[in-house]
Amino acid sequence: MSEPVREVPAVEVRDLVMKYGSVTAVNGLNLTVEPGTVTAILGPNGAGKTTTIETCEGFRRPQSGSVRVLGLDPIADAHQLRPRVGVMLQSGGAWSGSRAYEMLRHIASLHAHPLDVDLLIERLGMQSYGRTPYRRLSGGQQQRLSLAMAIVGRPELVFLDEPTAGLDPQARRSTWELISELRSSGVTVVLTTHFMDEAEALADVVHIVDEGQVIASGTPQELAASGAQNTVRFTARPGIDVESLMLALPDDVKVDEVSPGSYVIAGHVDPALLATFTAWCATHGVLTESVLVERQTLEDRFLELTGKALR
Ligand SMILES: Nc1ncnc2c1ncn2[C@@H]1O[C@H](COP(=O)(O)OP(=O)(O)OP(=O)(O)O)[C@@H](O)[C@H]1O
Repeated sequence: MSEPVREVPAVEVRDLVMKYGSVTAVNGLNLTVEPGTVTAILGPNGAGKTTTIETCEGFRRPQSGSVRVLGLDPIADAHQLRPRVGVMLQSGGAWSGSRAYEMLRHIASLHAHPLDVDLLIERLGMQSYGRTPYRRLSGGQQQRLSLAMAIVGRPELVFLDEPTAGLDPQARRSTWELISELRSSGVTVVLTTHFMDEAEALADVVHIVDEGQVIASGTPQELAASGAQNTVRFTARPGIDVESLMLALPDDVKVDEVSPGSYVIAGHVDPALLATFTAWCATHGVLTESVLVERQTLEDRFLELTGKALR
């Protein structure tokens, strides 16, 4: 019997090390991006996200380790990769005197099957500044143009470095929609972001990067669920028998009276646990005044793993 053909990963980074003088920016980083997915690289400032992405884009040569993009070497095979990969840099990327329509038409002309420039400009709400020189655009407008430049060639894979940094909420939302559309049309998207909600809303897979390494990977839900336990906070009369309640609940669940009449149940919280809890209350004549189930978010997990806030 023949082996099933394994699809070439869109991006494969192995043991990447990158230094700037004595600063180690990337410290043995491993990352695989499956084709057709949206992958978010999430990390605090200085974690090594941009350096990693720039190495994948072929702007930096790996000092140690290896990088493959669509199965190719980003530097040696740059010529082959250029028409297949779109790149949105964190800043700039356009000539200061050029205008959005000009830039996009120029890039489109270099590709075999580009997107329709007028439609793209309209889709990104860029009509009002499509003929303004790049240097006179606001930061957010430049950002939109960079995104348009990354995708106008209809790439198989796009790298977006902080695609919504500095955008107003409406522009951010329409960028999200565009990224979802790219994914629906089969484009692989690799983005870096500081925004937890962005990773949660868009990404199939999130890699949390800290100090130059991937320290956790998974779907946003898996990452949130893999961390500290969830809690149920409730209030009731002070001094209820927490030992008895704990005996009724699964072994790994803890119950504390954190202040008189205020209780916390910590553990794996699921509907069965809540049912057992309320049944115990009924049997013991305990009337709860408020019950609040707190689920851990990706943000909680991130803080727990890195000890850092994102900004
Ligand atoms: N050109 C450079 N010269 C010297 N050090 C650099 C250079 N670029 C980045 N660094 C350092 O390398 C480390 C990683 O930087 P990098 O920009 O890759 O991180 P990042 O995760 O993208 O950060 P941010 O979220 O702030 O953009 C940081 O300590 C940074 O100061």
